[in-house]
Amino acid sequence: MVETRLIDGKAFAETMRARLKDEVAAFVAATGVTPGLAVVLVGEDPASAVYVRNKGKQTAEAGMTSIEHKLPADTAQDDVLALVRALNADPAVHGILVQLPLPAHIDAQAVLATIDPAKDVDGFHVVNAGRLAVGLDALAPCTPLGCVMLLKDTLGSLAGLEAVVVGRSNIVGKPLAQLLLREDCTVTIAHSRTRDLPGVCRRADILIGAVGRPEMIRGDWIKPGATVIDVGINRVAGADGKNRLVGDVAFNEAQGIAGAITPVPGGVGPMTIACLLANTLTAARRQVG
Ligand SMILES: Nc1nc2c(c(=O)[nH]1)N[C@@H](CN(C=O)c1ccc(C(=O)N[C@@H](CCC(=O)O)C(=O)O)cc1)CN2
Ligand SMILES: [Mg+2]
Repeated sequence: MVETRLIDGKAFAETMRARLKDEVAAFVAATGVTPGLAVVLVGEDPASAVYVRNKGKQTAEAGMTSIEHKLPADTAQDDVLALVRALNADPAVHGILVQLPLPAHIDAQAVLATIDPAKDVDGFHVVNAGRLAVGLDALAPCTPLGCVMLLKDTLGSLAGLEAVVVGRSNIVGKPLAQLLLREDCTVTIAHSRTRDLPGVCRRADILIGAVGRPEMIRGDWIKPGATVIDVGINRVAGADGKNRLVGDVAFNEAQGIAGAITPVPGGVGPMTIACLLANTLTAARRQVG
């Protein structure tokens, strides 16, 4: 039985946002330019609306300009593309983010491909994905960046550690694997078709759940002492009939086995927006510098 340490992403993100606020103030004083982040929301997905509201609020709190574009769910793809092109051309906008998921009639890849890679603060454009993969400076996706920051804060150097990422999405699994490679981890990406998934997970010094399946990763899949990062945010009905949030890892079962674990909520989630603010300042520095 090991004592499982809780990784407090909420507190880490708060500290990071306070530091960013000072860095933004110094940038504004030095350049006379206020970094601007434009967020595009298409449709009325309630969770997306909350994330967009929080992004706007935290952008303003950090001393940057928040520009929100809320479009109806039936907006034509061409109109979304036209808005993105206008934001690309707007010198007051240093970062552009299109909230995902988009309504089904819109080709998300076409929209992401239209964002100027220099303003792509989500790091989803193929130019940024490619730059990350070949080891060039890139705007990297926010959730994976947040995971690596929490890991380095918990473990120090990650070099030589065996990392297993469960999930192969473009927004978390694949870029996270690239970032962990940069830290000299030995990286495995596992997924729904992986043979003996529990056995693969048991090899991990660092185990990351990013599949979007509530509590799929069980306690006995975790190597004793491993550091567990739970990216899942799943809404499930509780015994009282109310919805509650759970991760991709069976949190209670991990107690006494994992060396450290992120909770859901309060783990990786808050890091996503803190890293978005950091990417926006980075993008502004590159455009203004
Ligand atoms: N364009 C993007 N779309 C989406 C991204 C993204 O990074 N870029 N990620 C997710 C949603 N997301 C930000 O957009 C996000 C998700 C969760 C949180 C967060 O703070 N979660 C809290 C719980 C909040 C809740 O009650 O739902 C936590 O984990 O503590 C922030 C941002 C998909 N779309
Ligand atoms: Mg689609």
